[in-house]
Amino acid sequence: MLRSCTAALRTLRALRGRREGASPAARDPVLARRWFSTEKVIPKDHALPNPSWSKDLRLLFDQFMKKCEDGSWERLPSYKNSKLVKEQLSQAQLFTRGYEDGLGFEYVIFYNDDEKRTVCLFQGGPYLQGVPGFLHGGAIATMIDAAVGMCAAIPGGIVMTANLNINFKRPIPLCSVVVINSQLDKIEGRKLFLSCTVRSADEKILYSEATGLFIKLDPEKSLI
Ligand SMILES: CCCCCCCC/C=C\CCCCCCCC(=O)SCCNC(=O)CCNC(=O)[C@H](O)C(C)(C)COP(=O)(O)OP(=O)(O)OC[C@H]1O[C@@H](n2cnc3c(N)ncnc32)[C@H](O)[C@@H]1OP(=O)(O)O
Repeated sequence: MLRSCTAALRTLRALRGRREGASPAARDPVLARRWFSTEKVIPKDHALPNPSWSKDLRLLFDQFMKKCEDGSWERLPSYKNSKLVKEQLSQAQLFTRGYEDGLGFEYVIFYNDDEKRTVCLFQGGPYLQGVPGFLHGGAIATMIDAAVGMCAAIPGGIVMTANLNINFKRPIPLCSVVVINSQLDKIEGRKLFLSCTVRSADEKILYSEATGLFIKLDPEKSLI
């Protein structure tokens, strides 16, 4: 845990150092190639291990990758930009993927279609602090929303959160690994009812419980 926090803070210091001086593209040859080249850029899948991942997160990731071998579970890839956004919004980024590796939300979601449930492995970094040493409740809510939302979006298509009810039972230590188990309980027309638990990696501590209502968007209705 301490090591992953240290790695994240090292990234932070490196970024601070780079902030002064030349433009981002001038400082970063990879970025420059993307900006000035016409070649197709393959987006980075963020739901894969990076050096900021702790041993606990890697261990759980490997366990779930094993479960994927017989096809019962599938790892869901995750990108910063949604393919759904229009060209003029291409700078828009998914909230949970807007941080450098290790500083914010590090997570991967696995989906089991037979059981209509997801498991999200989540490590919250130093930028998500609330009470010193612990995750901010809003960051926990964000991660629950994203994990439960994904569990709704796979069967439901384009959904939005209408209601999210969370009981925060124990504080989550910063940079620790938690497991968010979400399941689809019921579908009524356009309404999808889901529930989830947030537990420690060893499953001994129940940190939070939540229920959510997601609504499948009506193509006939405007959002605004
Ligand atoms: C974002 C675009 C989607 C991209 C998807 C990409 C693919 C997947 C990728 C990634 C997966 C997920 C990762 C992201 C997860 C994060 C999701 C968010 O953060 S969403 C932002 C926060 N939420 C809002 O801002 C909603 C604001 N609310 C609304 O816009 C509307 O209220 C909406 C769309 C939710 C429903 O509006 P209506 O007009 O379509 O539907 P009506 O007729 O009002 O309700 C339908 C039924 O639901 C009940 N209902 C609606 N809201 C309710 C509520 N709060 N409590 C109880 N029932 C409610 C109603 O009573 C009605 O029930 P009866 O059919 O009559 O039985």
